This record gives sequence, structure tokens and C-alpha cells, in this order.
Amino acid sequence: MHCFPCFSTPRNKKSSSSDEANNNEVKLHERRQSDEAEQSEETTLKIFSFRELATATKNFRQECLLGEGGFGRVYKGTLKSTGQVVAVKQLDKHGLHGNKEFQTEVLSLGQLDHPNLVKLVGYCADGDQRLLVYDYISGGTLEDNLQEPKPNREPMDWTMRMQIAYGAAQGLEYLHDKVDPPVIYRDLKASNILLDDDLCPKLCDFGLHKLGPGTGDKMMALSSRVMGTYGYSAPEYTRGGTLTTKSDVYSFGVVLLELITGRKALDTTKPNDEQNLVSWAQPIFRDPKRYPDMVDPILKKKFSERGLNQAVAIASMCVQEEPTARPLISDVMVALSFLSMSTEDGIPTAVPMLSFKDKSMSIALSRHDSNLVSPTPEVATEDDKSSTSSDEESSVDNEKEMVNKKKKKKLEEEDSLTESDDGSDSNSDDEHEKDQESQPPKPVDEKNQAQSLKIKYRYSWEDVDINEGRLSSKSSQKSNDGGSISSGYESNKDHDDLPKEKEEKEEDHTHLEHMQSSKTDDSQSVYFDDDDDSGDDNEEVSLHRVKSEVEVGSFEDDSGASLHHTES
Ligand SMILES: Nc1ncnc2c1ncn2[C@@H]1O[C@H](COP(=O)(O)OP(=O)(O)OP(=O)(O)O)[C@@H](O)[C@H]1O
Repeated sequence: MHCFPCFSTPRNKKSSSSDEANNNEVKLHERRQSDEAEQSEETTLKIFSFRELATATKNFRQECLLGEGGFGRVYKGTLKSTGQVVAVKQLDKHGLHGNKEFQTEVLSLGQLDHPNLVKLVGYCADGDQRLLVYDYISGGTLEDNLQEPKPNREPMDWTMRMQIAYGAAQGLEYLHDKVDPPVIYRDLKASNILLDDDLCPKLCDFGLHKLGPGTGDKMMALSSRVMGTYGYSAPEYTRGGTLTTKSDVYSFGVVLLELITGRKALDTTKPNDEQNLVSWAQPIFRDPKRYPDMVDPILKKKFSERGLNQAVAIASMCVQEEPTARPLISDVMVALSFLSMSTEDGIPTAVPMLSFKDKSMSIALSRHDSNLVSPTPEVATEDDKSSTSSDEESSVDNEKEMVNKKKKKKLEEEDSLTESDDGSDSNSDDEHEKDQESQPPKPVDEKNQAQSLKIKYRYSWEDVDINEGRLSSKSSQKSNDGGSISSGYESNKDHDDLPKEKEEKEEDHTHLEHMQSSKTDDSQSVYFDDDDDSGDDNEEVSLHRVKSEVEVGSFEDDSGASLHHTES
């Protein structure tokens, strides 16, 4: 986080001569210059004059107006110097901040860099004008794409929707877990998710609250900003309570529901009991048979029912009333990384184990469907842990077929290695599952510190390859290095990384299996497992993965949200 240095000469020290005063001024000027040079070295933000931006936007002409939000008007422009197309946000004057305060905030925003965030290109603080210049994102908002799809564009299919959810989760996870101090989005909604030409989601409008009008003013917070996002705001926020990262998770859940249902978060054209999406969905959450009825009819039933069940389960967890019961966005992201690979014909055969950090994720799932609670714990072993190390040298081949063959061969080799390492045979997983099934289910204990979610499904390698390019992100890579999340699987990684796999035949359906585990174990795991031995998909590869985690630190955000970092 940047702060402009304070330049103050001690008030009690009076210069005895004008020479001394001059000297001081020169020194002060030099220091200021060198500090400013340092600042600009650390940021790539460009400083624009008002005239440059006026030229870029044809003098802020109406035809360049993209829209108007809570912070001011946004214009499309073209920078004369580079030809870059940009979105210029002219902040409302009544929210004006001092130059220094503005620059401090803007410089910290300029530090944020993630493929799923709209990039701040530069700013202008000229006289009383305050403007922010962003990359222009050409595909429109998620809201527009869902509600008013362009005539020349196919409606977004199920997989695309899950990919958008996954990308948005990655952007949010970056803000929550990778930025220090964490950035609470505050206003996540479908109209703040922009899509590029490839439908890759980019979050915009983050971190602006300190620049907006009425900062710190509760009245303001309860008026336009919250009213404007009604339907997305977490209940604790609309009640005027504390904002935490879990409030963002709630909003994310609403967006996920919009993707699933094609409905708006708030739609006053609908009958009273259907106007608020979450209120409408709540009773359906309790009745999985009704899940297919909530899906956007435009999809014409082209989705995997198992993928749908999982997506609805995640959404229902996110929109829980109680903030602490909502999952961490990193857990949501991990779960969505798999759903985003699903196809309408079936879902992944891969079965890596994924660790969830936040117990609320698994507790919420068990509430969601008590049938998903499984009796015995799965414990990650040292062998499992070591087998998750990434293979940095794995190659990326443009020829999809070649890659698939290569990966499959390697998986077979690794499989035989893993088997010989731990002395287990290829049937051990099946036997383990049978053991679990033979035990009576235990009720979920909310005080239980360790519960596991078992998510079973399948995918084809081809799907993975198709998705890899789009889904890759710095955030995921950082998580491998820095270990701030413990994802057992990241879609942008080469699948050669996956450690313990076996080839199996699959039944073409998926379910979530929520397992209660040891009360003394604080860690939780998600198991993406293959379902059973039946089926006829000879070519599919089934993967099984365990990843354990070690907590290396935790800190609190300014709103009191405790964020944990884990290392795998
Ligand atoms: N970087 C950008 N590229 C393309 N269009 C953008 C960009 N940023 C904003 N817009 C568009 O400008 C319009 C106004 O955006 P803005 O974010 O100010 O308001 P909003 O999202 O409509 O409302 P709110 O302030 O309540 O979030 C929207 O239609 C938005 O899609």
C-alpha cells in the first residue's frame, strides 16, 4: 500500500536567515522529487491531464457515455498518445477528496493486478477534477449478457456460466487472500462483472468506496450505494452492520444464482414472492428434486444434473444468513474450478482431493443435504501430501490430442509409482468407500472442527485442455508458490501435476458427498472422486488426490474478518 510521504518542516525551528530558509526549500524540493520518482517507479499508473482525457472522450460527449453509476459517469475514450481504448470514470465532485488522499488511494488500486480484475491504467487529479482510467472491456456486463444477450451471440451455455463464476471467484479470491490488507469488494454484482470478447470475466469498481461520495457517512452508505445493490447485499450489511469478506461471498452467491437461473437478483416485474432471487431460491434449496426447475430455461435442459446439484449447493452455502456459515471464497473457487470443466454430457472424471480451510463450507453443505453426510473421516497422508507437488517441467502442447495421450501415459506411470510407494493396490479406494458406506451416518455436529465434503464427478481431458487457457490466472499460480490457499487442483496447471490417479469406468452422474470427520482435526478436505465402477467410458481417466494443509498464519482485515493462510 502506498502512502505519499509527509513533508513537514518542524514548526518550532525558525531559520535565522533567509539563506537557511532557501536551503531548506531546495532540499525539500529535491526530496520531494526523489520521492515522487520512487513512487512512479513502483507504479505503472499513468497520470493524465484533464485535457488529454477530454480529447480522448471527445469532450465527454454523450455518444461516448457508457453509463452512470454510484461514483459518477463512465465514458469510452481513445488515448491520443497510444491509441488505447479506455473507460474513463469521472468521479462525482461532491465526493471530492484532497489530492493527496485521492492519489494515495489510487496508487494502491494501481497495485492490484489480476486477469479477472479490470486494470486501472491511470488517473487524473487536475484542479477539482478526479478521473480514473481503466482498460476498456468490450463484451458488456454479465448482467446484460444474461438478461439481454446480443442477437448475434449464442446464449451462454452451462459450462460457460460455470467458467464465468470460476473466473469471478478467482478475482475475488485475489482481493480477499492475495492482497494485504484484503480488499472487501462491497458491491459485487452482475453489472460489475465485465466480460471481454472471450467472455472472460473481469471485476470492476472494486476498492472505490474510499473515493466515493460520503465516505464514512453511514447515511450515504445506507442510501444509494446499498439501495443500488439491493438483492446482492448481505443481510448484515443492509442492516447497517459490519462488512466483511463474507459479505462479498454472499454477493458472489447471488451472482452464481443468477448464472444458474438466468434471473435477476431483484426483479420487480415478477410476482411478489419471486422478486428477490435469494428468497425465491431458499425453499428450492431444500428440495433437490426441484433444482432442474430453477435452471435458466434458455439452456433447454442442456446441463449435467450432477453439476447443477453442486452449483446450487455452493450458491446456497454462499447466501446463508449467518456470515460465519458462508464459505471462504478460496473454497468456493476450488469447488468451481471443477464445475467449470463440466459439460452438458457429464462432468469430470478427475478426482483430486481438495482442502477446504473454512469449516462453514462443509457445515453448510451438510445442512443443505443431510444425505450427503458420510460417517468416516478421510485423512491426508504424508504420501498423499508429497504427491501433490507440482511438476514445473510439464509441457504444454498445442496439439490437443498429443497432450491428452502424453498426460494419460504419465498418469498411468505415476499411478503405478504411487501404488508401489504406499503399498496400496488399485482397489484400495473402492474398498475404502465400501467401508464408509457400511457405517451408519452420523448427525452433523456444528461444533465439529473438521468435516469433509466429498464431491464426485467426472470430466474428459479434452475439456480440461480447452479450459486451461481461459482459466489460468496469476492468483492460482501464486497460491502454489505462496501457499495461501490449499487447492488440491488448479485448472491452469498442467494435469501432469496430479498425483494419484487410476483409470476407471464411470457412471454418468455426480453427487456431493459430505463427510463428517475426526473432531480433533482442524483441516477439512473436499474429495473430488469418481462415483463407482460402472459405466462404459473407457477413455476416461479417474484421479484421486489428497492434500493436507498446514496453517502458517492468519490475520484480520479491517472489518474484523479473520483470514487464514495455509500452506500445502
Ligand atoms: N472498464 C470498463 N469497460 C467498459 N465498460 C465499462 C467499464 N467500466 C464501467 N463500464 C460501464 O460503464 C457503465 C457505468 O459503470 P459504473 O461501474 O460506474 O456503474 P454501474 O456498475 O452501472 O453502477 P454502480 O456504480 O452502482 O456499480 C456500466 O454500463 C459499465 O458496464
